[in-house]
Amino acid sequence: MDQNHKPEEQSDLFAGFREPYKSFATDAIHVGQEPEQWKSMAVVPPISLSTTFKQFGPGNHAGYEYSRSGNPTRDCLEKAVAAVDGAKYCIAVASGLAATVTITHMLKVGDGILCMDDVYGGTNRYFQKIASQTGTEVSFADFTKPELLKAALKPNTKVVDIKACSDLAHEFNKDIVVVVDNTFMSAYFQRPLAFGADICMYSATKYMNGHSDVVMGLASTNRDDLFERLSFLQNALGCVPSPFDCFLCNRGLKTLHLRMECHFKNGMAAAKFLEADPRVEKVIFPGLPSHPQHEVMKKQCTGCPGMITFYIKGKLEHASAFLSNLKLFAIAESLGGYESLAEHPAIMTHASVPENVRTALGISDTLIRLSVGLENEADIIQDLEQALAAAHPKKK
Ligand SMILES: Cc1ncc(COP(=O)(O)O)c(C=O)c1O
Ligand SMILES: N[C@@H](CC[Se]C[C@H](N)C(=O)O)C(=O)O
Repeated sequence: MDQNHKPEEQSDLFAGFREPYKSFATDAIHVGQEPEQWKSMAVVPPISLSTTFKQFGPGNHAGYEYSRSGNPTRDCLEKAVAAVDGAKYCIAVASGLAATVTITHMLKVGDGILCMDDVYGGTNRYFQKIASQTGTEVSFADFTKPELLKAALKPNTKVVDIKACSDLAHEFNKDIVVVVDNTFMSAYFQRPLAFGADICMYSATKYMNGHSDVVMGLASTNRDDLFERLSFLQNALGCVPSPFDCFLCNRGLKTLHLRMECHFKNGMAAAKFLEADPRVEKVIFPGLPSHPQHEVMKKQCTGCPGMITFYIKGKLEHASAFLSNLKLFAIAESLGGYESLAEHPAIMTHASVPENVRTALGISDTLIRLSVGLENEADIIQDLEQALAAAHPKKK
């Protein structure tokens, strides 16, 4: 944590949130990493680049046959992620979207997906432009209001996308597979499987790896039947990550708990600063009491990540001026890395969402998204302050 961070402030920050999951850090650091599994007794899992593995005789092998089907470095990562998700199993795939695609391949023609309306733009694009063209019925609803979810459930609904609705979905039909995209929360702040979800998936490109140097997806489950199908699809579709990326993500996971706590601290400081600023119209940060799901978050999560959206006063030109004048924050897509990033969702990450849907979701010209990183808190605030001043210069 920040050197200037006092323990009392730390406990205030987490007041009312769930307790961290027991032995989270120990599991992230040790599960699946046992040196005894290697002849060399390597403490850090080696990067196993071999694409193929020698067999004692045809079909008689030491657990690996071909690297798409199974890889020792990937195994280490999958075991560690399963442990931090409170899951029995995990599969690693080539990207977050590959995780969505792989999960969607569990469906048959005619099955339905009911998805949270406010999802990542690329998930919306995949469901609307690809999955719905190949025989899957896709609809969207606002799951923050359970009555809207209930009204939208259909007999053919097989996949929904939010944890808070697991009970409702399973009551409607126990065969519905509830999938939570836990990318923004990370395993440290939210364990969807503990709340009844069937699959917890990630774009590991974000917080789980946390260093903005790997594109990867993960999906965890406790259900034997779902794991059997997912691992079949992992091999049969072939969207696998490279061993080198598995090594990096496995390494990133070891500091997830430390990173998330600092993201929360810095995010809260930035959100409070923005909320008090007259040049800002509105701040959306679930760690603040002003957020409509603040109480739900405290009940279900162990903390809040560093993702903030806010509306700057004015028009597109003010949002553009703010973004162009940032010095510490880079204008870039993506999130969850150690470095602070800022972006304009309507022009960047959510450009693929149809304009009328963007308008309905409030993704307007003045909406700005921040991924608050791990830099010093004072430097982050100073950068926001000077960029707001540049966007709204004082009249002389
Ligand atoms: C919430 C969320 N889910 C899924 C994805 C897709 O992940 P990836 O870029 O790793 O394919 C992203 C970002 O791209 C995301 O932000
Ligand atoms: N999930 C990331 C990635 C953003 Se969009 C990437 C690309 N332009 C696309 O359209 O697929 C985020 O920043 O939210």
